[in-house]
Amino acid sequence: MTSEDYQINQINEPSSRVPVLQAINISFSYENGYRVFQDVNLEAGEGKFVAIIGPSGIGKSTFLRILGGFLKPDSGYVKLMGKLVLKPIPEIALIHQSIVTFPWMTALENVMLSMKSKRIDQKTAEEKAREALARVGLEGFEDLYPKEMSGGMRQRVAIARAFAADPYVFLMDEPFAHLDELTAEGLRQDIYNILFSDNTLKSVVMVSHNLTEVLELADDIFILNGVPASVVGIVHVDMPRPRNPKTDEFNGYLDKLYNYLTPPRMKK
Ligand SMILES: Nc1ncnc2c1ncn2[C@@H]1O[C@H](COP(=O)(O)OP(=O)(O)OP(=O)(O)O)[C@@H](O)[C@H]1O
Repeated sequence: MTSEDYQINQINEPSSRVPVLQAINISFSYENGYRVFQDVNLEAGEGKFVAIIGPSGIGKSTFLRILGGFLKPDSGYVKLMGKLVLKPIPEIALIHQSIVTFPWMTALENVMLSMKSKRIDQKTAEEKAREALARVGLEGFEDLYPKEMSGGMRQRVAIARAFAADPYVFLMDEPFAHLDELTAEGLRQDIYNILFSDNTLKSVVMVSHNLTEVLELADDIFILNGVPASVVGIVHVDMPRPRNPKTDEFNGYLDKLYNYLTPPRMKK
């Protein structure tokens, strides 16, 4: 581990600032007894794009669901700005791997859906939805139905829908996985600016198996490995954006991530 990495145990040390999202000593087993995590710690600071990587099946999606309050850990807890997260809350938005838009609704109606449970009048809801669509680059496309949109546009609608609920944190599970490579590249180039274009969104946690994508986007990368999984490394990425994957520096980071991932580590 080099000076660019955090020491894993530093995450438990007292800090004067409260992190936006924090997972503390999370252990979790599925009902069938399969123990997925042992004492996992993760921290997402203000303005930070955090990525979680790890071998296939290690528990990345499961961890994101724990962070969002959708699954309850056996021990440990999740905190949003110092407060316990005990169930799904509007302040934490989960964007799924598969792009979820309702085919019978326009882009605008799909986004307005996220405000249905809030007591917002129709006019304000529509204004907010239009703003959210503009933020993701879909101004002028409000009346299109999903079948009239590309996969990339549909994913932008899903992101706009999450924005319209005014969350503090986005949890994104492989957000580019179901897009063709060109579309994924376009969205990848835009996403950082879309997410942090104003300071309403405080942190992003993304799960991905694509190490290049992770290095293009993330400030901090948490590497899960082992059975049960724990955090085997935290890499802080100190490269200006936009990042060029064709540089030696970028490749140096890639090598570092590969070293943490291979071979998958087994715990006794
Ligand atoms: N409902 C469930 N009951 C029991 N085991 C489960 C359940 N859901 C997932 N698992 C198991 O838990 C482990 C972690 O799954 P998870 O989907 O979180 O991994 P992942 O790292 O996101 O995988 P991938 O990279 O392939 O998407 C896997 O071994 C999976 O088979």
